[in-house]
Amino acid sequence: MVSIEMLNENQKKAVLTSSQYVRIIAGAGSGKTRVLTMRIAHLIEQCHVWPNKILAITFTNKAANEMKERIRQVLPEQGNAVFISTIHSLCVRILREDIPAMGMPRNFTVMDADDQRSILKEAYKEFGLDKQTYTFGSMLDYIANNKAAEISPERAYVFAGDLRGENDKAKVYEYYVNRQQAIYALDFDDLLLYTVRMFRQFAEIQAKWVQRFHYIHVDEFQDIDKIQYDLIQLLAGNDNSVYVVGDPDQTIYTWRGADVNIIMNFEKDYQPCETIVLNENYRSTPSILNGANALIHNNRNRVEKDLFTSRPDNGAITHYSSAGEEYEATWIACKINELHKQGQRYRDCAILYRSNYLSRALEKAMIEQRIPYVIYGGIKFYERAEIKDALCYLRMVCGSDDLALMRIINVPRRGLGNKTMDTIVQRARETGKTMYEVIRDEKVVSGKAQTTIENFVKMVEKWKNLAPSTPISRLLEMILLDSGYRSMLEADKENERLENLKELITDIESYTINYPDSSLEEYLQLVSLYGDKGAEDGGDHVQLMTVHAAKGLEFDTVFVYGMSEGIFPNDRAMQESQLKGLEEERRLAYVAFTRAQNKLYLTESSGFSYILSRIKVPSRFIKEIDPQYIEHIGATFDTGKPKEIKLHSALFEDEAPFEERLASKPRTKWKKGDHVRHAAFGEGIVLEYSEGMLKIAFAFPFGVRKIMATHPSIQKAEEVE
Ligand SMILES: Nc1ncnc2c1ncn2[C@@H]1O[C@H](COP(=O)(O)OP(=O)(O)OP(=O)(O)O)[C@@H](O)[C@H]1O
Repeated sequence: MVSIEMLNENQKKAVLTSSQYVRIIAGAGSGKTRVLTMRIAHLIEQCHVWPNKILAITFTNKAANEMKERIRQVLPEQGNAVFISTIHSLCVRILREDIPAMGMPRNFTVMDADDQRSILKEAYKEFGLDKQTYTFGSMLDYIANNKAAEISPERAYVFAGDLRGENDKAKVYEYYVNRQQAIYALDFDDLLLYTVRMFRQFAEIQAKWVQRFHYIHVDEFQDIDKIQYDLIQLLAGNDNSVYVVGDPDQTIYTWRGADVNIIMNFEKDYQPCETIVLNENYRSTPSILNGANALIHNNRNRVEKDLFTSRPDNGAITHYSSAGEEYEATWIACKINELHKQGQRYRDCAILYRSNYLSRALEKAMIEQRIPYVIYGGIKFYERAEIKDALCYLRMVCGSDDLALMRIINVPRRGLGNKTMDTIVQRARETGKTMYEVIRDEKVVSGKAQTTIENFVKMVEKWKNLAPSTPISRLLEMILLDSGYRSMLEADKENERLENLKELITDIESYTINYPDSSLEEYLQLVSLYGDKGAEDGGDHVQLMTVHAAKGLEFDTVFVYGMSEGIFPNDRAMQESQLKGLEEERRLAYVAFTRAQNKLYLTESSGFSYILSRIKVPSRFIKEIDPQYIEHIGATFDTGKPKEIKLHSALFEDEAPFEERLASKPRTKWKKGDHVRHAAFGEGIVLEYSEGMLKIAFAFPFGVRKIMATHPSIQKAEEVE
C-alpha cells in the first residue's frame, strides 16, 4: 500500500496542504490520481473530516470507479462514504433530492442521444418537416443554445417573427420541451442547467448543498466548461475548500466548450490560492518524456512546465515510415506479435489514433495476424452502421438477399411503411422468390409507394448492369450518390460517418490492387469474416482507441498510428482557427505520447489518402521531436538522411495520384528465385510470377504472400542498392 513516505516533496505538499484553495498543476504521469487519493485519505485519517463531507468530481465514470477502488484500498471502512462521481452523476444525485422545487418529479428520466432524436423525429413528422432542411444536429444545437440562454419557446417565437424557417425551429423547440415535460425527461445539458438554475433560484437549497460537501476536489480541471464551473462555484459557497487538479497541456476538449482559462485564472477567483506544480513524471522513460516535452514546447499559449523523470532509458522513440497504410498496420501487428513472443501481454500494448475511421486497417491487420483486440470506447469498423449499410447496398448488386434489402430499402427514408413491407414479405413467401425478385417482377402495392419501389428497382438494376465493367470502389461511390445515402449524411453533418465511408472505399481500392482479378462477391465474403470477430472485455487483448479515449490511461507500449499531416494534426480541427486548432492537436499528440511507459512507436505511411484527397506526408509532430530522442526506420523520412528504401522519397514529392504512379512504375522483369525487398515484410524470395502477380516467401511471421508486381512497396533487391 502507498504511504506518504513514498511521495516526492511536491506530492507530499499537495497531500498535506491546509490551504482552503489549492490548484495542482500536474504534468502528465506525475501522480495526480495518487495525490488525490492520498489527500482524501489524509483528510479523513489525520484531519478527522467526515468522509461524507468530501466530494471528488472526475471526468469519466471509469476514473470515478478507479478512484473509489483506490480509496477503498486505503480506507476499507470509511472510503465508501466519500462522494466520488462525474459532474453529471452529481447533478442527478442533487436533482433526485430537490427537483420538485422546479416542478419536476424525483423519478425523472435521463435522456440519451437516441431519446433526443426520437423526440425530434416525432416533431418533424407532426409538422411535416424535413431532415434535409433542418438536420437533427443543428436542431439540437438550436435547442441547447436557447436553453443555455434561458430563452423559453414563447420567446423563441417572438424572436422568430415572420421568418418561416425560424418559426419552424421554434415549433420544434416547443414540441421538444413539452414532450420532455410530459414524460418528465431531462437531457444531459438539462442536468447541469436545472441544477445551476435551481441553486440560483432557491438559496435555501443551495445552502443545503454547500453544507453537504466541505471539501470539493475536481480532477481534470483543464477540461472544465463555463456551466460546470458555475456549479462548482455554487457548491463552494464562501467557506468550503476547493482543490482542483489539472494540466493545461492536456486540454483536449475546447471543441466541446472546455475553457483552459478557467484553470489559468483560478488563483484570481479564489484568493489566497496555493499553487503546487507536480513535474516529476513517474510513467515514462526519459526519451519518451523529452520527446513529448520537445513537442509541446512548440505551443505558444502555455505555462512553462518541463517534466523530468528519474527512470532509466529504454531506447529512443521509434518512427516507422511505411509505403502504405495496410503495411503500416501490418508492421504494428507484427511488432506486437514479436513482443508477445518475448513475454509481453497483449493488454500492455495500446494502439492510439486520431479519428475513428483509422481503426479499419488496424483491425484487419489484427485479425490477419490473429491478435486479440478490443476497441476501447468505440465500435469495430465493420460493425458501424454506415459500413453495414454500404455493404448491404453492395449486396443488393450481387445476390440482393432479403436481409440486405430490409436493411437499406428505407435508408435514407423513402417512406415505405410497415404495411408495404409486410405485403412484400407475404408475396415472397407465397411465390418462393426473394423480396427483391418480388418488387422487380410484380406490382405489389399502388400509388406513391409503388412509384418509390419502381424507382428503387431501377436504381439497383442500373448498378447491376454497370457492375461487371466498373471498379468496385467506383460502384460504391455511385451507389452512395444515387441512393441519397451520402447526401443524407452530409445534411446531418455526420462527418465521422462520411470519413468511415471514404475509408471503406480505401479498403476496396487496396483490395483490388492486391487482388486485381477478384470479384465483388469475393470482397463481400472476405469482409463478412471481419465483421463478427468478437472479443470479450477483460481478457488479454491489444487495446485500440482514439487519443481522446486514452485520456488518463497508461500502457507499457504505445503505438500512435496514422501520424500523417492532415490526419494528425487533423485538417478539419484546424479549419476554424489555424493556430488554436493546431495547438489543441499538439496537446492531443502530447496526451498520446505521454500514455507510454516504456516504448513509444509513431507510425505513418505514404500513398494516396481518399480522406485527404492527396498524397500523405509525415506529421509535423514527428519532426518537432528533438532528433536525439527519436529514430527513423522503414521508408525514407525527409530529414535528408538516406533510409532503407529510397523509393518513397519520390512518393512524398510526387503529387500524381497513387494509381498513376502505380501504372508509371518502370517494369521489372521477374523470375523465380529473385530476391526482393518489401517495405513492410522485409526481404523475400520470389516463388512464382504469373499475370502480374508475384508469389513471395517472406521471413516469419509474414510467410507466403501474393502481391501485385507493380506495387510501390515491392523492389527487386538489386534495385534497392
Ligand atoms: N511518488 C511516486 N513514486 C512512484 N511511482 C509513482 C509516484 N507517483 C505516481 N507514481 C506512478 O506514476 C504513474 C502515473 O501516475 P498517475 O496515473 O497518478 O498519473 P497522472 O498524473 O494521473 O497522469 P496523466 O495526467 O498523464 O493521466 C502511475 O503508475 C503511478 O503509480
